[in-house]
Amino acid sequence: MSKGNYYIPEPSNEPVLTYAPGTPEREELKKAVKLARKEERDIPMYIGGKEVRTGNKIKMSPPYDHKHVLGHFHEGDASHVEAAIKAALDAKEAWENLAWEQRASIFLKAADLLAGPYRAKINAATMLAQSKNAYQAEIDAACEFIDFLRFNAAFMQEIYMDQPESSPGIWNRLEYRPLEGFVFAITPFNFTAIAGNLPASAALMGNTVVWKPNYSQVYSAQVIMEVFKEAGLPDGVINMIYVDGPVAGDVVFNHPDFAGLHFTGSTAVFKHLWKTIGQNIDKYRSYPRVVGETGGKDFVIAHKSADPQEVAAGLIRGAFEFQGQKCSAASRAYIPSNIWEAVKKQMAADLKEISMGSPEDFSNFVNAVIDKKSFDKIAGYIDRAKKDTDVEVLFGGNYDDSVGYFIEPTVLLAKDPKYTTMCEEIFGPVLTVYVYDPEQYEETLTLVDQTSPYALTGAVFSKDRYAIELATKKLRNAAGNFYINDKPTGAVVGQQPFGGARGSGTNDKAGAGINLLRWVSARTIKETLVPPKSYRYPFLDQE
Ligand SMILES: NC(=O)c1ccc[n+]([C@@H]2O[C@H](COP(=O)([O-])OP(=O)(O)OC[C@H]3O[C@@H](n4cnc5c(N)ncnc54)[C@H](O)[C@@H]3O)[C@@H](O)[C@H]2O)c1
Ligand SMILES: N[C@@H](CCC=O)C(=O)O
Repeated sequence: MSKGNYYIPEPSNEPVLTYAPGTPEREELKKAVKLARKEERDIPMYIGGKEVRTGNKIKMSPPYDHKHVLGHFHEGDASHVEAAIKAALDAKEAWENLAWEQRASIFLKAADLLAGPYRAKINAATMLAQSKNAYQAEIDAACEFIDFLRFNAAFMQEIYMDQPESSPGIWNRLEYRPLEGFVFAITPFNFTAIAGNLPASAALMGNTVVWKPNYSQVYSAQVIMEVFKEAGLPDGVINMIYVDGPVAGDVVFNHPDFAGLHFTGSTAVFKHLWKTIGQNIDKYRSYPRVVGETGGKDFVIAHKSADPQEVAAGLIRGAFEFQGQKCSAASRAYIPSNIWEAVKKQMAADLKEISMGSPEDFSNFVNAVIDKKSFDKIAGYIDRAKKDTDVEVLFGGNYDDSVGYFIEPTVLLAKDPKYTTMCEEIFGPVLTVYVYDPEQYEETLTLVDQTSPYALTGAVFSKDRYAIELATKKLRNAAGNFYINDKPTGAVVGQQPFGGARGSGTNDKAGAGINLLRWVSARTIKETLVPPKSYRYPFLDQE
């Protein structure tokens, strides 16, 4: 059959809907939330296209209303991990031989389903299960996820089009083969888009996948599987299992066909997985691709020339949107003393206005943190700060888990720039501020660079171009995503490829071609058009 050279439609970012009063999207989302709250979902695993129910049911509840039951999911064991691997390997040959435009079309259809008929459903699921307000759900579960799917299809095409030079008489080609074996995707609770993207990006490049979501995200993960199925994803290409991490890891990391890990989550877990893979290296057919985006201790540094209102707005949104549970969240700030009083005053006014509560009430900016374990960990940091003499609780500091896991947006003022909360990832609504001497800007940049093992995101606020240039240079390795006069969160696919280095991960930039390259193994093909018929060099014949 003759074919043309096909081109993926030029992607552009999905517009963010406002959910303002009176808009149709607000009404639709409210209805979807109400409906989801009423029905008790019974969520199976998906292995080889089959729904698998084990009877070992785990309860799902909204973090902001933990007595309410959203439904149950069926937990599996090692046998389900084995079954998921087998299903992925069985589906592999047909999937990797399917024409690339057919694979792309499935994921482009999934994007359109999310943009249209599934938008309210996936946003509602993300609000209920992960406790995001409507805006935070929209930028994640709808827009970022849609963008991942559409942009990745275009990046895949760019990769395939990247071909080598050919001298006269030969034709060189690069074939971007999927990895030999299966890919294991392990995803975090905090972004529905990341959960969907990690298995989908590897599958788009022709791999088959075993996907283990975080238990706190299973509720919205199931909607992702529904969308993929409706989009026509063949059985066995993505197999979703709910199995305890170490149990799943024990089967996967001992399997000879394990070909790649696509991980997002905490640094400690990733390091543990990397070590396990390293120890098992002789068991594998190939060197597995290990991609991990992990924790952060993201900074904001203001220069003495910065506008205090802009700094305060960047800090409030950067630190407290989604309760600080973004890997990119501003969690340590360095403010020069000449603008500190003005920044503090603005933050005090903003924090007074911010309301906290259920995301079902759209007027709440801050909602609950994900679960009891996280609540206790964050409360522990706040309690210690209340006692420690090196730090003062400036704003917030209260918490209450009687109805949901609510923690007030909290600002600590550290006397010691290396106080614990300036160094460790808390993953909650806690920002620590250190006030510095405005004449010590360069020394403070060194402090920023050397304070934490992470290097994910960071921001500088300044009106002085020399100060911006200095920060950009001195903090070159302190953040994989560096922002000038902006908060350090909210990267947009296709605009700010996302990822960090040092303790923050392998920096394989989600939402970029760099990431997709990790899911292929290129084969170089050289074809000589008219092969020589003699071994002799031409000059030998001239003697
Ligand atoms: N850099 C990024 O792009 C990025 C994005 C989102 C989240 N994060 C990070 O993720 C963390 C929050 O997410 P989380 O609480 O879901 O992280 P987590 O590390 O607790 O869990 C991540 C995933 O790993 C699984 N897991 C845990 N132990 C395992 C084991 N021994 N073997 C196999 N799997 C195991 C979990 O079940 C989950 O699916 C934060 O540290 C945050 O900074 C990073
Ligand atoms: N990409 C998101 C963060 C993802 C991590 O949690 C941002 O840029 O805020």
